[in-house]
Amino acid sequence: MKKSITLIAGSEQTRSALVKQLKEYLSDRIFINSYATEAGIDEIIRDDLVILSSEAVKNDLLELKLLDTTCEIVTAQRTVSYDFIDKIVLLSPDTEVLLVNDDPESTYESIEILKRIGIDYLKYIPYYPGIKESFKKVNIAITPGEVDKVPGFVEEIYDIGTRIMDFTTITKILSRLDILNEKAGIFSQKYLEKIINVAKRLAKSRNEILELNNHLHLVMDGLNDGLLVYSKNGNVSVLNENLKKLLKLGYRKAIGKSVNNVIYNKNLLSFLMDKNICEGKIFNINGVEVFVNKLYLIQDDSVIAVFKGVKETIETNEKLRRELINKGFYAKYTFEDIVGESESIKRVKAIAKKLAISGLTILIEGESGTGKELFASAIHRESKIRKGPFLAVNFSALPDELIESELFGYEEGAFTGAKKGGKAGLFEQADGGTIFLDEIGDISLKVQARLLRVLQEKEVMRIGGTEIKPINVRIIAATNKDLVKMVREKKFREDLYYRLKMGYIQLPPLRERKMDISNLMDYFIEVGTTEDIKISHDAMNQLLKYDWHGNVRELKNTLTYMLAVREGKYLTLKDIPDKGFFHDIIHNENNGESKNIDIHLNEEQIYILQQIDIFSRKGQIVGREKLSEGTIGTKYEMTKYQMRNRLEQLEKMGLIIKNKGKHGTRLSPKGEVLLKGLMVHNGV
Ligand SMILES: Nc1ncnc2c1ncn2[C@@H]1O[C@H](COP(=O)(O)OP(=O)(O)OP(=O)(O)O)[C@@H](O)[C@H]1O
Repeated sequence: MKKSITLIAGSEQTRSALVKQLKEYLSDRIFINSYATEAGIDEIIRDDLVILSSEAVKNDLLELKLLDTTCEIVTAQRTVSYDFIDKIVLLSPDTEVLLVNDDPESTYESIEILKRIGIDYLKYIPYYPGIKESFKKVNIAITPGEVDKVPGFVEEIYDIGTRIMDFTTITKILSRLDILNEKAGIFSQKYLEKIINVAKRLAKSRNEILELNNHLHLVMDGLNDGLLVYSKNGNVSVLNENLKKLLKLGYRKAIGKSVNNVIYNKNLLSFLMDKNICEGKIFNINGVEVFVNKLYLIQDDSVIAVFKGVKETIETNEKLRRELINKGFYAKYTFEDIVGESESIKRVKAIAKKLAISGLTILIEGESGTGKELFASAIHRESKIRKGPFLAVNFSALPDELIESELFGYEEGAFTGAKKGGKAGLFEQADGGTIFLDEIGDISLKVQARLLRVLQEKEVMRIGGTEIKPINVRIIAATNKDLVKMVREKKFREDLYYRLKMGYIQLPPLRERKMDISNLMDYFIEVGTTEDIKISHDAMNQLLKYDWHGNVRELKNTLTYMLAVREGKYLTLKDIPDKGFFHDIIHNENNGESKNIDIHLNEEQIYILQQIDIFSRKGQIVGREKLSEGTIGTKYEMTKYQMRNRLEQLEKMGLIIKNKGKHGTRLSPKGEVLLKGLMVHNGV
């Protein structure tokens, strides 16, 4: 026999939605009657099964005595329809929305349902016709099919459709009609289908969003400008690649962080966070001058900061830097790269920083390897002309004629071999920057005179030229020689000495600040290897015993050696090089003989000294015959008579001791010191 059921809803809209839902699960064998109370009911409702859309409808019917309570009655539990759920799940967390329904109960119930099914991250504001309480006027509304009740100020309406009967209600109905078993399969399949469809739609929208996002990023990264978007409390939501480069953020995450975690420039920070500043400004960010503009997005209370032309500026800067690096015109080190916690180095650093800003000409004195070049570079980087070039010239490496032409340049035809069109000297090239004159004690009196002119007049004239060019170059000079002694001996011009020594820095030798050794070792390990290498106590104690006459450079060389020969992750005693490696041992053996032997040898003389050294070490007797034989086939080939002359010269210089007979010729202590020094300097 055909069964019959009756469904009663409050409104016509709900009635039709629930009938539609029932028809999905019930076959034609079941006849469905339906009513809406708003249209009025004039007969007592009785049927095989009566379904009421809500408790409110039930109460109405009972009050009007229109319900036969002896029949089977199911009062529906309602939920939101999955068909519309994806519309709202993409709203961002904390979005304020008006939840609009026809009366207070159904409004609060809808909010509860949405929260229960997981959409609990929105800020719901209840709204229904005739609401008495005050409510916030936001421009988004969600309504379960009550679009006509949404107030006029709302701009975006999400209609999630009339609430339908939930899973348990449908099961109850099927069971009361005795068709649950028969319909269970199709029922769960339909439910699943709906959920899968929602998931599919969500995945599609997610993909679309991701695509859009990628596209947006491409556009943002392709811009010439740097872009930063942040909320009024400083939370970053967009920071494009250009800006990342400018801020040197590397792989650090910026999105979601606070602005002050990505921008350290205090002026820029206060510019960004101060609502009262509207006009754009120029900032110097990591050495790059950039114009920054702000735009307020009133809609979502956030700010867009545009860093104008960043990409182009960074590219030009990088190109310039590359060119400078290629030419060696770039100051590599800053004060941060100068390691040392000893009082003496800290004091020198503090003075150097002050002198850096002063713009004065500076003379740096210090033994070889104490970091004179390092300081010169750091001073330049700290100075007001840090953006200008930094040129380092080492006089000890250049012959006198070359020094002149390199420093001051020359005009075409100034001398044989002079380039066509002439050449700008280093002073001209360093214009607007710093020139570092290393080993200033090595320049001839002639070059000293020319240099003095540059210092006094602040202008240069090329060799063979007539035109005088004004130049604006800061000079930092360095020496490991005793310039005062040289002035006394008339080897260095007194006027030049005082011109150079406007600012003065004396670098302490490493043996006077041994507490820095450990920090320096750690630093060199850190920059020298990516591995986690430690140094044993014994080894460190041993290293602290040395006098380090080659200073930091010698320490660095020693560490490089130890890293090369080490076996594990520990540098140990056995990794420390043999005595011969160290400068100080030579000094000790030499009984404190002059710390700098001022002798210049040619290649041939050095070769002879080396040969004598090699033979003596093997315990062989060295004479002029043996030495001349040894030169056969080398570029120093010479007869024994020629060799005798050379040996006589070396003897006069006090570098060898010539003995007759079984002792033969050997190096003097001075010769040994000189040779070892040369070998250490050449990295042998
Ligand atoms: N305090 C320091 N911290 C880190 N590295 C240092 C320090 N001092 C010196 N060095 C390193 O030691 C080496 C020698 O330094 P630098 O060339 O500046 O010495 P120098 O006094 O100019 O030597 P020379 O007189 O022989 O030219 C460099 O590799 C430098 O980087």
